[in-house]
Amino acid sequence: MPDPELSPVQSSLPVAASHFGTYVLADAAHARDIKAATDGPPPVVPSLPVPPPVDVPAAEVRTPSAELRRILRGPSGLGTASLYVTRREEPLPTPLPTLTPTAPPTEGNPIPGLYHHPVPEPDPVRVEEVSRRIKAWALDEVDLYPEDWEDQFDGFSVGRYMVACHPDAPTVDHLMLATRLMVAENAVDDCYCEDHGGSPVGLGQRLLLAHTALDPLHTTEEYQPQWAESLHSDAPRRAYRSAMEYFLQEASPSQADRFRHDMARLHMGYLAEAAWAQEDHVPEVWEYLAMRQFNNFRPCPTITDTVGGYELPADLHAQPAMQRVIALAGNATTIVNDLYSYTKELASPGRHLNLPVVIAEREDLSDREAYLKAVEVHNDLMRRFEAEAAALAAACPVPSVQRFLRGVAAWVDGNHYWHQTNTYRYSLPDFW
Ligand SMILES: CC(C)=CCC/C(C)=C(\C)COP(=O)(O)OP(=O)(O)O
Ligand SMILES: [Mg+2]
Repeated sequence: MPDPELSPVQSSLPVAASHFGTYVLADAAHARDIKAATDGPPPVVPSLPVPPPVDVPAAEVRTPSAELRRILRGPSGLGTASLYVTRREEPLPTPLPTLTPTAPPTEGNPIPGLYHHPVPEPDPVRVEEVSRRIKAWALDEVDLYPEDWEDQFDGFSVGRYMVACHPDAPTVDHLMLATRLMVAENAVDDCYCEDHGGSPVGLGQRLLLAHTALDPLHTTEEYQPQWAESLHSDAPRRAYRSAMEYFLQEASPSQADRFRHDMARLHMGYLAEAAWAQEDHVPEVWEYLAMRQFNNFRPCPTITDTVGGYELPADLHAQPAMQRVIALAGNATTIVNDLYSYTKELASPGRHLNLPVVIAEREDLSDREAYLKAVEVHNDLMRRFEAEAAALAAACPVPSVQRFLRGVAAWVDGNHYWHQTNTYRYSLPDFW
């Protein structure tokens, strides 16, 4: 059994979850096949310390339903044995290597009082290679940005982001799947919704047509070519189309469909945000949180299995307990963005909604009080995420479930790391 004391701390799912997760991540590390050119120190594999106390009411920690137990057993009865042949191989336990991060620490301070887990510095060899490849893709394959946006592209540090969020990716090719999608998603947000020519006006049609780069149009011979041509007509669509094409080479049909569903959720969230912006309307806090559950990082952690080179089966992904864990994780990661991007958004033209701004307005609090309350909302979401993930991990000892939960937790931690250290993009308010 691997010794959790020996490996770097990254997250804190409680012990039941951690042991299963440690086994399967160790297997991934063992099985990885990194090309010689990108070989460096092995990827950092999260281990798990003893968890902090969790204050979620016991009634909210769910137990597996009869339906979940049925799915875990799998199909049974005459003639079903052959069904198992098509299952993807599940990760098996092997010893966990001891890893030593070699990159120098980066700058940036965490928000005081924000509940988070520090991560080891992402492998600098991988960061460099992903950064090199993503720039080549952006420039040579999808013609993503004009020359004068180069500083912003570099300042986004997407290579560091994705290496931090996917410590169990077996190869740089796998990391590139996530990196291209992350860049494409941000291109759509910047160019359609926000500060690079975006506007709420006409957003619905732009998003819908871009969505067909992920979820293709099936139409008649007459109209098909015009649609195919449209996918090359602007940078967001070129980026979505190409990133999805790569993703489909690795993802199973149900992983691809999961991703499309999450992207449809995201686009719906953009539309609600745009509708409020158009009317300069400040929603109730709960309404804002509902919008932000859709305008959310969710499509990023939910590809953790594809990026890790394994599959969480669709019927386990669809379980209500798993859906709740995913939603809580997505919400915590997205409120992290609201907190770290607060000063950037205050400085942008017009009123940009984020959780502190909405709390201040709707609950008649000072900017500082509202910000500190938003930190508490984040912390509550994080603790709920961890409690529910731990309960699910304990209830569902299936390697792919354990590994997926660990992958989501690693994404949450890596996302915090990136926001904290991206001082090109974000700075903290002076509230302490
Ligand atoms: C990568 C991805 C799926 C992003 C979707 C939604 C999104 C852009 C965020 C959750 C980030 O929020 P925001 O638009 O506020 O980003 P910045 O604060 O401008 O970094
Ligand atoms: Mg923001």
